[in-house]
Amino acid sequence: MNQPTAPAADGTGSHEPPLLESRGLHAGYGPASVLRDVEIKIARGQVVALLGPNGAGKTTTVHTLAGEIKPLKGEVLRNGVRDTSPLFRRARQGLAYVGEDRTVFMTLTVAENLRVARANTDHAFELFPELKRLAGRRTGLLSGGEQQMLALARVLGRGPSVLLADELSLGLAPLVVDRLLAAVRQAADERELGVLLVEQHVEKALKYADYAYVLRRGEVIIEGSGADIRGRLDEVQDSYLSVAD
Ligand SMILES: Nc1ncnc2c1ncn2[C@@H]1O[C@H](COP(=O)(O)OP(=O)(O)OP(=O)(O)O)[C@@H](O)[C@H]1O
Repeated sequence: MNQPTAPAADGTGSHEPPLLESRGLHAGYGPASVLRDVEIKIARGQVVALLGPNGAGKTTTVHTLAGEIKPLKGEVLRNGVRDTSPLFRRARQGLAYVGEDRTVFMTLTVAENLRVARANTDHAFELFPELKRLAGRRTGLLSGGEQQMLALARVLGRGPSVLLADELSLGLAPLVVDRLLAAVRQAADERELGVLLVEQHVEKALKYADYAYVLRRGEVIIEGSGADIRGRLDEVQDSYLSVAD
């Protein structure tokens, strides 16, 4: 569907720089790099899937884009400008992260959880109407899926410009996975959120993504529009096999 640059709002064909981008990125946990020359772009209103087998470097990519890991080589750019700031500063400037760990306070109610996160409750309930009827319920009594919806609602309710979502659907039922991904898609379409989606559910991720990258051993080996990659599923599945070769 979309290339990873946003079309100009005025439709003149000019382009704005991506919200978040890596260029020639090498990064890892010591002197040896896990990532090799990773180039990823996330544009306004775009859902970008980051796929690949275990150990391919997806989380390392997310942490480097978030500012938690410093690049060994290459750079991360926000809105076309090189960014070397740490995560807390990027977070203040609209970068949001959500992972499998479901950051919610179990003893607080749903509404209290949204309030302490300084999330806009109306906006959060717009994306997740099912949470509205649970507003007064203690979070510890919610299902795992509802807790993850709340974790995502806390983050999206703050109106970030970019969301890095690392396996937010891990261990959840297929219907819940669809629900979470649909909400992310809705935020991208209605709020111009740019999203990087690390997902183990390849076909589901491709259903919601505009663009996708497949990482293998720290390198992008396949990329293309969601529709393009959906048509190359065999190739993607092969990349998940024989990683140890
Ligand atoms: N804290 C760390 N210290 C050293 N090596 C690490 C660390 N975290 C990850 N690695 C290594 O970096 C490589 C990439 O890991 P990463 O977690 O980025 O992959 P991934 O694609 O997210 O995998 P998964 O799908 O299993 O979460 C792996 O070889 C992993 O063992």
